Amino acid sequence: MGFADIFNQVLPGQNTDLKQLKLTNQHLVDLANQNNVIAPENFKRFDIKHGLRNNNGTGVLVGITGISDVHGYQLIDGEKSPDEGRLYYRGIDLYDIVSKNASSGTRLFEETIFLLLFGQLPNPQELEDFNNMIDAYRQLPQGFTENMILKIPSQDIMNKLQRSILVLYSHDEHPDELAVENLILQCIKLIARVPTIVSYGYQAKRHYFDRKSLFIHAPKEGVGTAENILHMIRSDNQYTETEASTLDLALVLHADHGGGNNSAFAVHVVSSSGTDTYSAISTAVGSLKGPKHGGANNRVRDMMLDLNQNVTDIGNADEIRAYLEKVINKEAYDGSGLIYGLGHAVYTKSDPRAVILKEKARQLATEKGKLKLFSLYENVELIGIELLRKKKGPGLTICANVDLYSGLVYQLLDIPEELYTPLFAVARMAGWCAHRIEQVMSDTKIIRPAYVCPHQRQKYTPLSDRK
Ligand SMILES: CC(=O)SCCNC(=O)CCNC(=O)[C@H](O)C(C)(C)COP(=O)(O)OP(=O)(O)OC[C@H]1O[C@@H](n2cnc3c(N)ncnc32)[C@H](O)[C@@H]1OP(=O)(O)O
Ligand SMILES: O=C([O-])CC(=O)C(=O)O
Repeated sequence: MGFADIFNQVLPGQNTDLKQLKLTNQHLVDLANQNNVIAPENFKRFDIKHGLRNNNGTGVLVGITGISDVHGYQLIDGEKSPDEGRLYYRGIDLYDIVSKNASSGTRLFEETIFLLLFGQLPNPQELEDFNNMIDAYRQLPQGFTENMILKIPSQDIMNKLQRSILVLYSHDEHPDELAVENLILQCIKLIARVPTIVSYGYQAKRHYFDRKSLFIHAPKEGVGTAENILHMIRSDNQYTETEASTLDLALVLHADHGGGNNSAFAVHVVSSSGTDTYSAISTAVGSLKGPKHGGANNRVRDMMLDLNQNVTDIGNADEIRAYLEKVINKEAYDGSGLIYGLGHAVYTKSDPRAVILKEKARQLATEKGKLKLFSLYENVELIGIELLRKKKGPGLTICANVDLYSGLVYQLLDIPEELYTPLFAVARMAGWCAHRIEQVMSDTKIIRPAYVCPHQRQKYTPLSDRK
């Protein structure tokens, strides 16, 4: 079989069975295995800061940001010493933001967006003007829902969102203009429209892939992002105050996480080339979708379902331990060896968002008589941490991350699982946009680290001389 035959077999591949694909392309798979795998010892040999981490496990310092600060450990004599996690938005402790907001109703998220974008809390007039501005931009451009969302539906709403953001470039009269007034407008429009795109993307998925009735509810004026999402995703538009305030809280908790997290860093890297806002923000969506980043909230849910099928009683700690041991040994769930929802690149003893979401989940589970489900998650947290410490050594201090309990909170609010990661994106739009504006306004140096090439040089062989 020639290369063209092989290649043609790949092209129509939409429904191609992966094993079959591998068999028919074995030659290419062999070549890829032979020439594309960097031997792990090379990272040590060339003193590579693998994953941009220093030898003591801390992140390599590559930038400055005033937007938020993630505290997960202390440095004592150059060594990483575990500490309780803290997250600060523009210097304000997240614990304070979520506990001292008595008058914000279900629009604390909008207040948080203002804080992240403009560096200070809005006064009442500023907040009212800002809320009005967001309300005015929630509608999608003329024809966008029909042409972009309904005509080309996707099983995956993150994929739909990423493509939609790129298409919004064509609806902008000044897409490449980098003046700050234009960046702000682009960002506010994106922040306002993404909840609508995600909600309609969900409705389209439900209709075209799950064969359910199609509901396209126009956004509601005078209410915030959380209420709008519940209004647009529910067939009957109905939601309770508790549901709206809990979703609002979840959006606040997910709004930003410093400059080094994979998606925000992607925004900094891509923006540093001088490209447009839509390119930079859609890149971040692609990053967040990954299961080691925001996509972990969906993997947690899947893993729990898989666990459920592999134990006789989800309340039995011994069975949970046996299942998680298999997960770590790559013998169960997705074979990655990862217990999703545990571990973090910065946090050690605790992730403040997981602490808050866990309590919220416990409260909702108690109200709804679902404490057994809550206990399953708590057992996965406690037993998973114990097993990972046993495997990696007691030097590893690890905790539940934001993605362990967020999905459970959404499940208890009757929010469908297809929306877990997209809701993370709705919230993180605030942070991405703030990082985009900060990067363009303060740093003109293109980000360009170095890679070493371990291969020996070789001569070009003319085609006629190749076997
Ligand atoms: C919004 C967010 O992005 S939060 C993170 C969401 N992601 C997940 O929940 C996926 C599961 N967790 C993980 O994969 C990791 O903990 C990450 C990607 C979040 C962080 O990874 P790292 O920065 O490499 O963490 P860290 O340096 O503390 O890891 C130490 C070791 O423990 C392993 N480890 C960490 N967490 C886990 C986990 N949940 N399951 C299995 N092994 C783990 C790492 O792979 C690493 O192993 P290695 O030394 O053999 O390479
Ligand atoms: O900071 C990170 O590495 C991951 C992240 O975005 C988060 O935890 O919210």
